[in-house]
Amino acid sequence: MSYRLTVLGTGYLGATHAACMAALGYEVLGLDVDPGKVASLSAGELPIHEPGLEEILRQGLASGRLRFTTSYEEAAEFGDVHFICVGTPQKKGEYAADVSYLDAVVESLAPYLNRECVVVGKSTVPVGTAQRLADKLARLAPAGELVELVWNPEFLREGFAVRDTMRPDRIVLGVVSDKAEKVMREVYEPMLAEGTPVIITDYPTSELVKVAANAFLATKISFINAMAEVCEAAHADVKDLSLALSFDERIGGRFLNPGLGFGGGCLPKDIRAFMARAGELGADQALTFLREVDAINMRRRARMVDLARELAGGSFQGCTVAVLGAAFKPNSDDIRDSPALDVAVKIREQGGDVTVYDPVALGNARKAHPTLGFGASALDAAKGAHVVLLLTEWQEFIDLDPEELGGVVAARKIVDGRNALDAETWRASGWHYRALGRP
Ligand SMILES: NC(=O)c1ccc[n+]([C@@H]2O[C@H](COP(=O)([O-])OP(=O)(O)OC[C@H]3O[C@@H](n4cnc5c(N)ncnc54)[C@H](O)[C@@H]3O)[C@@H](O)[C@H]2O)c1
Ligand SMILES: O=c1ccn([C@@H]2O[C@H](COP(=O)(O)OP(=O)(O)O[C@H]3O[C@H](CO)[C@@H](O)[C@H](O)[C@H]3O)[C@@H](O)[C@H]2O)c(=O)[nH]1
Repeated sequence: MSYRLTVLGTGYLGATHAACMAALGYEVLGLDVDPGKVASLSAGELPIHEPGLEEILRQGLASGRLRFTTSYEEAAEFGDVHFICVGTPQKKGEYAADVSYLDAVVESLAPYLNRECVVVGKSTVPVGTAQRLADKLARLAPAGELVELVWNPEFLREGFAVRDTMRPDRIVLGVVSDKAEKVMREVYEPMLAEGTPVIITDYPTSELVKVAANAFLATKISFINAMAEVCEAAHADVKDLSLALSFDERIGGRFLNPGLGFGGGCLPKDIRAFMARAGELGADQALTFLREVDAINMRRRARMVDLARELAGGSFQGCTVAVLGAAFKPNSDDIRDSPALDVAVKIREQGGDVTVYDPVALGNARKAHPTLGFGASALDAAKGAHVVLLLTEWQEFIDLDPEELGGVVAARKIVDGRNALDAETWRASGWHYRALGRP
């Protein structure tokens, strides 16, 4: 059977999911409470930067299979399967996740659900949320038990979102009935046909898989960054150390890149929400190590500021600093909890004259931090700089010519915050090259 799908919340996750599902041949209606977002998506203009997504958005619109709306009534009438993709940000001043957007979706959608359908939660949530929302759905939906909730966490990475959605490495389904499982297996049939592993489990396990995965990834990054701290103290080289570790297949080289650490709209807030939830459940001791993971991560940002100040001669007063990178990682315009911008702001606060450049995140950065300076290109941002900081490893920064950059700066001093450059090449061009965790 071909189901009609809705995607509720069309941000980084939802816009990707909607366009990819339309690309698989489904009729899809995306819904967002932000009318500007709906207008822009309807016009084929992606409000975010995500490689390959705008093309499939446009193909979906042209095929007539993909539309966008702000109307929950229309969504309820249209959909057989409703995917919830709204945000679960960190609460202000707390570690816990704000799940109020999920409640708002259920409260807006449920009163119109008067026939059989499946509601699928994809947002990252504290364990226990799915059962609570299922109870709420049962209370509010006129169709009652004909409406079923499934929990289906999402593991896509920004920058690879289309690929990860079309070819996920696993599909996790928290279900309470065979009927809902059957519907989900049919919806994901194109992926399952390619051999994607599927894990059928209960709500709490499915919710936990997601935060456990992010906790593991964050821990791996902080592990190598803890090694970087020790390398700094011992005059050893964390890049060589990481490479040597990577050949042990039990360890592997992925997520073992030392540097400025993790940011973004997921890893930082997810480990904090996980700790908060474990605390509520009386299992806080189990996750105390995540406090250290978080602390190691934040220390990398402080260390970067210290290293930059050292190169600036001990003070940022009267010092011009070029910051290359604003996005939390390359191939994204997402600046949520961006380590690069965090460092830029701290240096500005300490009196530095900071100019930031990023290939796609400048608009977002300027909006969030109007007091920072912004350049039109890497060379423009570096004009007259006493120190250059590479904080997001965009390919165009890795490809920079040390001679050309050297021609515009006031001093050839660079800190490679992502261990992305070839130290020898830069030193050969007369640059004072420093990197986190390396001599
Ligand atoms: N961004 C990722 O790479 C990613 C990957 C996996 C999981 N997740 C999880 O997915 C969820 C969404 O993340 P995101 O990065 O897409 O967030 P986002 O902020 O980019 O998008 C959320 C969208 O929901 C909309 N919205 C808010 N309230 C709404 C409502 N009541 N009804 C309809 N729409 C509403 C917002 O306007 C926004 O467009 C989070 O729980 C996140 O942890 C994100
Ligand atoms: O070896 C590494 C790998 C990553 N990072 C940093 O870690 C952060 C997160 O990177 P990544 O995980 O690639 O980005 P996200 O798009 O936030 O994806 C994560 O968060 C998503 C939302 O939950 C999950 O779906 C993904 O599986 C999970 O990888 C970025 O700041 C990276 O610069 C490092 O410092 N070193």
